[in-house]
Amino acid sequence: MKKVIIGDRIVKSVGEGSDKRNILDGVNVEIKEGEFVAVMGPSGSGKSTLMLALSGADRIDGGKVVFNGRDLSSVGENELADIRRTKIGFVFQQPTMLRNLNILDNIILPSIRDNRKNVAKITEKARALMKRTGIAELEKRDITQVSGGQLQRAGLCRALMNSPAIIFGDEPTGALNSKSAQEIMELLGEINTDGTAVMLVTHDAKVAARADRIMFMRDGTIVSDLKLPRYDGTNMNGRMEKVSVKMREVGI
Ligand SMILES: Nc1ncnc2c1ncn2[C@@H]1O[C@H](COP(=O)(O)OP(=O)(O)OP(=O)(O)O)[C@@H](O)[C@H]1O
Repeated sequence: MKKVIIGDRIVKSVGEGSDKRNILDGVNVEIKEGEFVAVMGPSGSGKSTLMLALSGADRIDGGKVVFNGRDLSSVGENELADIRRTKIGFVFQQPTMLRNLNILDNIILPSIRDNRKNVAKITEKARALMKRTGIAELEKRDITQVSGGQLQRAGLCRALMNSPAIIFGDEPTGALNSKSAQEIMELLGEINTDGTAVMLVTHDAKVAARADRIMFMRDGTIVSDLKLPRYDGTNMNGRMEKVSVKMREVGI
């Protein structure tokens, strides 16, 4: 299967002189088209840093990241920003949205910035996504007038506006109650089934258990990899048990 992202001996360092240290220390990663990958590891092990490196949001200090066949280190700032805007979706624990815009306008804003001519088409797509994620009736609401789960759905709509090849999520369910978290995971699962690769950073075994593969990090390296059968809606308890056993094994 085609690879969406290849990370080859990625090094990211911080600090200067004798304080310099590698927070990513030669990480190798491959994410295939349509794959669902989770990243787990203790706090400070480098999960978010890895996500930022793979998504081209952060420059790396060694190795390379290849996205859809393009080596990101050879890509200029403008093209890199373009790839991030049009090929990659992000969802974070708390979606950053503008307070003076309603939900619909927040969803369409990044796409309109790129393409002012097609506002009608962009709005149509946003409405279709809002319908799909169950927030169609909230388009005129202010971002302070919706629940955390509804706001996260809006964040998901915004991430999907450009039909990205991959969605990166950093604890996307971390601030939600368990029902909303489950609903967001179901939506991410559907999006993945439709062919979008998903990479989630999470501390939650239940979230990770939905993945095809879990990478376990420690001190800036991947120390273990757990493959699970493709999720078909069954045996969640068995999957979670496998994740928990592995977490204990790698000391999380
Ligand atoms: N800009 C920076 N300058 C210095 N140190 C940094 C910087 N960014 C991250 N770090 C350090 O790099 C390490 C990895 O951070 P990172 O946020 O990737 O960890 P994480 O596994 O995502 O943690 P958490 O689970 O707590 O979110 C940590 O020790 C962190 O303090």
